[in-house]
Amino acid sequence: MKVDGVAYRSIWREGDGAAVTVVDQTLLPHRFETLTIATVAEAIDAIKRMVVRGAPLIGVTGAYGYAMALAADPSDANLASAYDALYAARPTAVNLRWALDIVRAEMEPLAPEARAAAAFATADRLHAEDIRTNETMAAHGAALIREIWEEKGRSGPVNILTHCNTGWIACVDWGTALGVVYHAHDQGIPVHVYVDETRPRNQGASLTTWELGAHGVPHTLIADNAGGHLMQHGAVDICLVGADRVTANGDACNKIGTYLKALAAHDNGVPFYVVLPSSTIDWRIGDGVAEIEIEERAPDEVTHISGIAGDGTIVKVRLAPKGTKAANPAFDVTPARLVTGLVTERGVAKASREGLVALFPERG
Ligand SMILES: CSC[C@H]1O[C@H](OP(=O)(O)O)[C@H](O)[C@@H]1O
Repeated sequence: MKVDGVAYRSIWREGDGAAVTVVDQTLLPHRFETLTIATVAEAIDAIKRMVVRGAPLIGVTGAYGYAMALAADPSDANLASAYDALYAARPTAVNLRWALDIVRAEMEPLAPEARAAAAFATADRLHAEDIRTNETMAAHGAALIREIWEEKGRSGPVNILTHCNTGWIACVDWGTALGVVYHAHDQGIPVHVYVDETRPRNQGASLTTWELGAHGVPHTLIADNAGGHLMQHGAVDICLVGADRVTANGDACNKIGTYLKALAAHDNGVPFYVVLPSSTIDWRIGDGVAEIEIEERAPDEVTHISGIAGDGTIVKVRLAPKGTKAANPAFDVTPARLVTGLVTERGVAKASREGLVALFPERG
C-alpha cells in the first residue's frame, strides 16, 4: 500500500540478500521507520515486541527468520532448534506454525549446504502467496459489502465496524478484513469504518486509523466499549474482523475484545464476518475456547499507554496506580455460532466444519 505516495509492503527482501526490512509498527502512527532483520534472533525479537504483528505477517517473518537460522547453521540439529525458538515467539497465531512447518518440510530432505538458499526461496514464495491470497479474499469480501450497499438502495455509505488492525501491515500487503474495505472502496462503493481503538495495544487507534487515512477511507475512531451502543442504534451494517487462528469447526480466535463485539452483533442482528486466509485455519483442533493457547502479554501494556508528547517524543505514561496488578490476555475466541461467515481466498464459508470442507474438500 502507499505511504505518502510511495508503495510499500510490510516486509521485503533486498534482492537475494540474507536480510529483510520491515516497517517498525511500534512507532506508528507517529513515526514511519523501517528496521532490518538479519538474524533469527532479530526475527524472534521483532515478533515478540510486535515490531511486526498480524497473523499472516508473523508467519512470513518466521519463514525468513528460519532461513536466516539455516544460513548460519544448516544442520539437522539447528533445523529443529531454530523451529522451536521461532515457534515460541508468539503462541496464538497459527500462521507462524504453518509457515515454519512448510519451511521445515521442504528443507528436511535437502543436503545441509542447500538449505539456506532454498529456505529463502520458500519464504519468498510465502511472501508472494500472501499478497495474491489477500487480493483474492478481498474480492470475495467486497461482494458482501456491495450486497449491503444494494440492499440500502445505494443510499449512503456501508458502515463497517472493525477490531484491531487487519490491514496491509498485518500481512505482506492488502490485509484481510481491511483488504475487503480497500477493495470495496477502490471499486467506488461508499464505505465508512468504525475503528475500535483496541485496548490495550491500540492497534485500531494507532494502526488502522493510520492505514485508512493514508488510503482515503472515511473512518471514525471509537472506544472499544462503544461498539455495542452503535449496533443497538443501527449505525453498523456489518462487522469485519481478522483472525489469528480459526478451528476446523469455525471458532475464531482474534484480538481480545472480538468476542464481545460478536455478542453485540448477534444481539442486534448485525452480520459478523471473519476474514482469514486458509493459512490461519488450524485443521487439527475443533473447540477454540478449550484448545487455543491465548497469549498472556505484559501487564504494563494495560497499566501504561504510549503516545506522542508535545515535543514529538514517543512516551509511555502510567494509567493505573503503582502496584496495581493487571491481566493481559491478548486474544479471545468467538464461537462459530456467533460468526455469520468466514471469508477466505476460496470464497465465503459457513462457520462450521461442513462449511470449511465445502471450500477445502482436500481437508474432508
Ligand atoms: C490479519 S491478522 C491480524 C490479527 O492479528 C492481530 O493480533 P496482533 O496485533 O496481536 O498480532 C489481531 O488479532 C488481528 O485481527
